[in-house]
Formats: sequence, C-alpha cells, structure tokens
Amino acid sequence: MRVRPSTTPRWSLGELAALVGSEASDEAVVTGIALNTAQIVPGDLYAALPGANTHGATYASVARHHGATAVLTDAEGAALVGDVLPVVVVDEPRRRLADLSAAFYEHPSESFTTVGITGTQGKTTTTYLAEAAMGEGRSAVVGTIGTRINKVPAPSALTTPEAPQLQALFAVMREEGVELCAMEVSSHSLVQGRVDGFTFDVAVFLNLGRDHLDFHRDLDDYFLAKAALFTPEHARHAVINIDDAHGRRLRDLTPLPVTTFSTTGEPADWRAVNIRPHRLGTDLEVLGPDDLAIDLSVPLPGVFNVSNALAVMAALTTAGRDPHELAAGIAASPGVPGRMERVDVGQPFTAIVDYAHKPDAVAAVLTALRPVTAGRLIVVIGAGGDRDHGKRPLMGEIAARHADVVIVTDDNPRTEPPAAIRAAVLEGAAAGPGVAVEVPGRREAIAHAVAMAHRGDTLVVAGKGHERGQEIAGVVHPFDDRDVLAELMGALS
Ligand SMILES: CC(=O)N[C@H]1[C@@H](OP(=O)(O)OP(=O)(O)OC[C@H]2O[C@@H](n3ccc(=O)[nH]c3=O)[C@H](O)[C@@H]2O)O[C@H](CO)[C@@H](O)[C@@H]1O[C@H](C)C(=O)N[C@@H](C)C(=O)N[C@H](CCC(=O)O)C(=O)O
Ligand SMILES: Nc1ncnc2c1ncn2[C@@H]1O[C@H](COP(=O)(O)OP(=O)(O)OP(=O)(O)O)[C@@H](O)[C@H]1O
Ligand SMILES: N[C@H](CCC[C@H](N)C(=O)O)C(=O)O
Repeated sequence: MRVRPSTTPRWSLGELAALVGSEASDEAVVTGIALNTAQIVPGDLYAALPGANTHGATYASVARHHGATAVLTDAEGAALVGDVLPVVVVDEPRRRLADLSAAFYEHPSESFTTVGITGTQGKTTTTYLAEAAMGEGRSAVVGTIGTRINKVPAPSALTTPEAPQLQALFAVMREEGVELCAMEVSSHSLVQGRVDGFTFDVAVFLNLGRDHLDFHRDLDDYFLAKAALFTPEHARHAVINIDDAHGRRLRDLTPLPVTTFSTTGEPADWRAVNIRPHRLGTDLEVLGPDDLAIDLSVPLPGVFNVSNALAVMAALTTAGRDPHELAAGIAASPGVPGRMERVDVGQPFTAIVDYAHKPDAVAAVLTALRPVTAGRLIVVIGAGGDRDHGKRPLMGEIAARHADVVIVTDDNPRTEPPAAIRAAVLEGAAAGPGVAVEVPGRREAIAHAVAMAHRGDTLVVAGKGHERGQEIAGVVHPFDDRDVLAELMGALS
C-alpha cells in the first residue's frame, strides 16, 4: 500500500509559510513534507528539526540531493542551511509541524473515526482487535507492527509515526474510504507533538506500568505524558480501564466525557462477567450501558486480552458501532502477530511466541498460561540492550516467580555486551522458585527449551514477538522466534 496519497497536494512555499505565521524566501512549489532525509521524495518541504543527537539542518544538502525544494527550520537551522535551499523560519518547528501537515493534506482524519489507544501494554493487540471487530468494514491500524489500510500493509517505522508521515497516511486512508482508524499513541509521540493537529474521536487508556524510564524522568512523568491525550486538544471522549490505579486517577483528572470498563468487578460502564478461560482464549459475558448483555468469545489467551477486547467494545460502541457486530468480529479475530501467537507443528506441548518485554507483561502472560498448563511452564527470556536497565532484574524475578523453568538468553543486545544483560536478568531470576538457566544465543536457548519440553508443558518464547531480526553490535541478523521455534520443534518428529 502507498504511504502518500495518489492525489498530490501542491502548495507554494509562501502559502505554507503563512500557515505557520512566517514568510518564505522563495516561491518554491511543495508537494509533500518529510522530517527525515531518508523519507524525502522530490518536491518535499524538509522539516529540519533540532534533535537530541543533531540538528536536521546539518543535512540540508542531503535533502536537496533527494529533491527537497525548501526547508522549514528554526533560526539556528537557517544559519546551517545558508543558501542551499529556500527557508521558512519559525520558533520551535517541531511544535508547528503537526498543524502544518494536517493543513497540508486538508485535515484527512476528519473523514473517518479516529480511536487513539495508549497504555504500557496492549496497544498493538487492542488495535488489531479493533480491526477484527470492524469485520468487513473499512478500517486502518497504525502501530508497532506498521500500518494496515483495509488489511493491506503500508510500511511505517515508529509505533506512532511523525506528523508528516501520519497525515500522509491519513490522506491515503481517506482515499481508500476508511471508516475507522485505530492507532497506538506512544508517550514519546505525545511529548514530541506527533499527534497534534487533529482530535481523536475516542482516546483509550489501557494501563500504566514500568517502561521507558530511559526517556521519562519517573513513572509520574510517564503518566502525565499519557494523560495529555485525555484533554480537549487531543480527544473528544475518554474510554478508561478503571482496574488500573492510574486509570482511576485519569478518570478523576480528565475534563473529557468518560466511559469506563473493568474486568474485575469495579462499577464500570462496561464490565466483563462470567469469565471462563480455556486453552485457546476466554469466553465471557459483556455487560454494557442500557442493560446491554452480550456473549463474547476472545480467541486470545489471558484475562488481559479480555480487558483489551472490552476496551474495543467500549471505544467502538462510543464511536457509534453496533456492539453485537463488534462482538462477532472479535470472536472471528485471526490473532495478532507475535502476541500470544501459537506455533503448532504437531509437537506434544503448547508453544507460544509473545512480545512481553516489560515486567508487567511477563507477569500477565505467565499468570494467564499457568491455569491452562497441566505440566511445567517454561519461559525463554532476555532483555533489550540500550534500554531501561532497571527492568532487567525485575523481568528475571517475575519470570522465576511465575514459571517453573527460566531460560535466560539474549534479546536485542544492540550495542551492549550480551553477557552483562543476561547477568542482570539472572540476578533477578535467582530469587526463584523457578529454576533459572543461562543459555547464550537465542537459537541455542530455544533449542534447549524445546529439548526439555514434554507433553502437557507450555513453552513461551518471550520478548521479540513479531520481530524478524535480532540486533547485535549494530547489525540486524535475520531472526524470527516463530520460524526458529517451528523449525526446532519440527525436527523432534
Ligand atoms: C527519543 C525519540 O523518540 N527520538 C526521535 C526524534 O529524534 P531526535 O529529535 O532526537 O532527532 P535526532 O536524531 O537528533 O535528529 C534530528 C533531526 O535530523 C533528522 N535527520 C537526522 C539524520 C539524518 O541522516 N537525516 C535526518 O533527516 C531527524 O529526522 C531529526 O528530525 O525524532 C527522530 C525523527 O523522527 C526519530 O527518529 C527519533 O526516534 C528514535 C529513533 C526512536 O527510537 N524513538 C523511539 C524511542 C520511539 O519513539 N518509540 C515510541 C514507542 C515506544 C514503545 O511504546 O515501545 C514510538 O512511538 O515509536
Ligand atoms: N492489557 C494488558 N495487560 C498486561 N499485559 C498485556 C496486555 N495486553 C498485552 N499484554 C502483554 O504485553 C505484550 C505486548 O502487547 P502489545 O504489543 O499488544 O502492547 P503494546 O502496548 O503495543 O506494547 P509495545 O509498546 O511494546 O509495542 C503482549 O505480548 C502481552 O505479553
Ligand atoms: N519498542 C520497544 C521494543 C522492545 C522489544 C524488545 N525485543 C527489545 O529489544 O527490548 C523498544 O524499542 O524498547
């Protein structure tokens, strides 16, 4: 699927400058916007932003080489650009970029319903369940796995794309007749203004746990970043999980109209009752506003996925969809890539690939699988390099608390020594009662787990989910947990 609309907008640089309250040094024609030189197509305005690593204006010559016709930047950037390209100068260009991009494509998101989903865990799963809930309806998903428009992938790298890319994708969705777009909203994107410039019809809060403490000062700072989504600048209606303590805090804080949901018996607008977990998922009854009662079957294991499904029921009903149709769509979900994804080649035990790479997610997954595991729960786990160090022992500790066997191995070491990351995870795992073993090399670790698994056991390979590569010392090697697991289990027979 294309990532820019097929009808190309055409603006003069002067018109664009006027939109941001500035003036242009030239009457260049602009047919697109990019803030990364790697994404420039000829005719683009290059937004050269000051960043944590460098000033984008340093790359003005590269931008011109790729066909950019002008640059939007600040005073410092203008000095760096010199006379390489015509310039529009504004204070804080990042803050102006979202409004500018939305105006450039003539506010495409106003043509469909937008649902923004935030939370430490469950964003990707919830967007995919929203897509499933829409059934044959025309829908789009934006998030960590990329963008899908009417179920066709359109590549996007960040969980929440930068505004120029996002607004271009919205313009494609408008062309494709999309009725509803469910997108993940990361805390980074809120801090950086990637989702400024338009208003979500519904904003959903799932939960808050430890994450991204390499970016946010502390948990409170992280919460407040997410809470910004639940203000009139960003959304019209809030849908909040009040099983979560931060959800209850948000309910009391947000000025938006609120719809609540709960799977634990809290007095919420939407409730899950009569919850019956089984090996492949969960059956339950949903109680909603106006005495609504609907049987729901969630085809993904774990009560946390009941919560994700309830979020979809509440949010999409709030957005005007029929809850009975939504329930039928969720029941027919084909699953979510790398989230509680079963790998089955006829082996005598259950094998699951999951994206749990944070303490709360590890706890949620193992807790969900324990009651449906007759034998031992075996987990292969590591932690990513160049990310929050504090979560490593916590992940190890939680794994050993909930699993019988913890095989500690490498995730994406990135630029860090793998042994040091494993040592930090092992330090937490030593608390037991599960038995921890260290196996360097992810393939070797999965092989070790496969060799020890018996009938009735559940083997979970955690942390990398849908990822297709493993980054070691700056090089991404092809690696897919699902393929490796299938290959090694296939060799058993
Ligand atoms: C912390 C963070 O989010 N940083 C993002 C931010 O970087 P920055 O402002 O510091 O930029 P910089 O690296 O100093 O570069 C300055 C400018 O020069 C430009 N540049 C730089 C070099 C070049 O060759 N060409 C070029 O155009 C850059 O695009 C940028 O505009 O703007 C850049 C341009 O879009 C992003 O690439 C970069 O994301 C980094 C790579 C990243 O990994 N972000 C992650 C942490 C992130 O955003 N994650 C969240 C979700 C996480 C989750 O929930 O799991 C997400 O929404 O994806
Ligand atoms: N509601 C939830 N509560 C707790 N854990 C969850 C929940 N939903 C999913 N998980 C766990 O978290 C992992 C990541 O889920 P998912 O990708 O849906 O979340 P995410 O918020 O998009 O995460 P990320 O930002 O890391 O992409 C899942 O693989 C599962 O282990
Ligand atoms: N968006 C997350 C993904 C982490 C995935 C995990 N496999 C790891 O490498 O830590 C991050 O970049 O922190």
